[in-house]
Amino acid sequence: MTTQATVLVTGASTGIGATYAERFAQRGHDLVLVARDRQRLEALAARLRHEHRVAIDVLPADLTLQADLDAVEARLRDDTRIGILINNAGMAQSGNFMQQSAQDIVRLITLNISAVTRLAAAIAPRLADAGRGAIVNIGSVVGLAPEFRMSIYGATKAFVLFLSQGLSRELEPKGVYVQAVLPASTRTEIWERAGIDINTLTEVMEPGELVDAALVGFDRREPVTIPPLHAAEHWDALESARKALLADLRQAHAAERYRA
Ligand SMILES: NC(=O)C1=CN([C@@H]2O[C@H](COP(=O)(O)OP(=O)(O)OC[C@H]3O[C@@H](n4cnc5c(N)ncnc54)[C@H](OP(=O)(O)O)[C@@H]3O)[C@@H](O)[C@H]2O)C=CC1
Ligand SMILES: N[C@@H](C=O)C(=O)O
Repeated sequence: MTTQATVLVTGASTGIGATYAERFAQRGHDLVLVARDRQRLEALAARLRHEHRVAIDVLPADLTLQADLDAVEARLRDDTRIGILINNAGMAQSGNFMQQSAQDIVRLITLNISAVTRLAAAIAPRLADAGRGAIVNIGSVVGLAPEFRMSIYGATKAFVLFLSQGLSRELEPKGVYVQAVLPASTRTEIWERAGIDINTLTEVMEPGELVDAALVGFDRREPVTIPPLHAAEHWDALESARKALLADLRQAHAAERYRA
């Protein structure tokens, strides 16, 4: 039994989530693993229990289904051992906006926005009351890039970034750390699941390197961690420009350029 916080990881059956599970097990944390594929979760749990002697619960759930999401929310709300949420489960899209069916749109938004938000909302009050804990939301650089023409997926990831920055301002004073992690192309199944050939990508990061970098940001309590961004000053400049824009708003009258 560890004295460290238990970590609940969504999307833990493969890819970035499975890597987070391994890294936190290596750090001695007990785990709760959430995804739809029970068999893959059980196999990962068995290996990590054996290798790292930590307690691991498997909680199969389809986060697009109300009853399953309710169950994971309840676990986050009621299990006081859980002090870290890795809000990772997500899916991507292929094709342009007009090629997305209504079902595609609902599934993308339900998993990438509704589930992420509801799980954060489930754990946040308890962490704030305790004055400690962390919520890690996995966004994407695509959320900064309308040029990529993954308009709905990118919009869901822009939402995750904004949500994380807002929660960081609301919860950091209460002792709760909120981190947005923005990967770029990373070698996981998300591409095949979205019907995209990963071999068409020019550069791809391995999930181990991605998560190790994200955990450096986590350990530094960095609010926004962008492992593939080598020139950090670009993010700093973007944030400065955003704040300058806000400071320059004069809401009483329209700008001169808009006056007839
Ligand atoms: N790979 C990349 O290039 C990038 C990924 N990201 C983000 O990283 C996160 C992880 O993605 P990644 O590891 O690459 O993708 P994978 O497709 O490899 O893994 C996705 C994980 O989410 C789970 N999942 C998918 N749908 C559901 C669902 N309906 N309910 C519950 N769990 C579900 C899958 O498990 P199961 O099928 O068992 O349910 C799996 O464990 C996502 O949020 C993604 O947007 C961001 C930028 C780049
Ligand atoms: N998941 C990837 C796109 O499909 C990404 O976010 O880069």
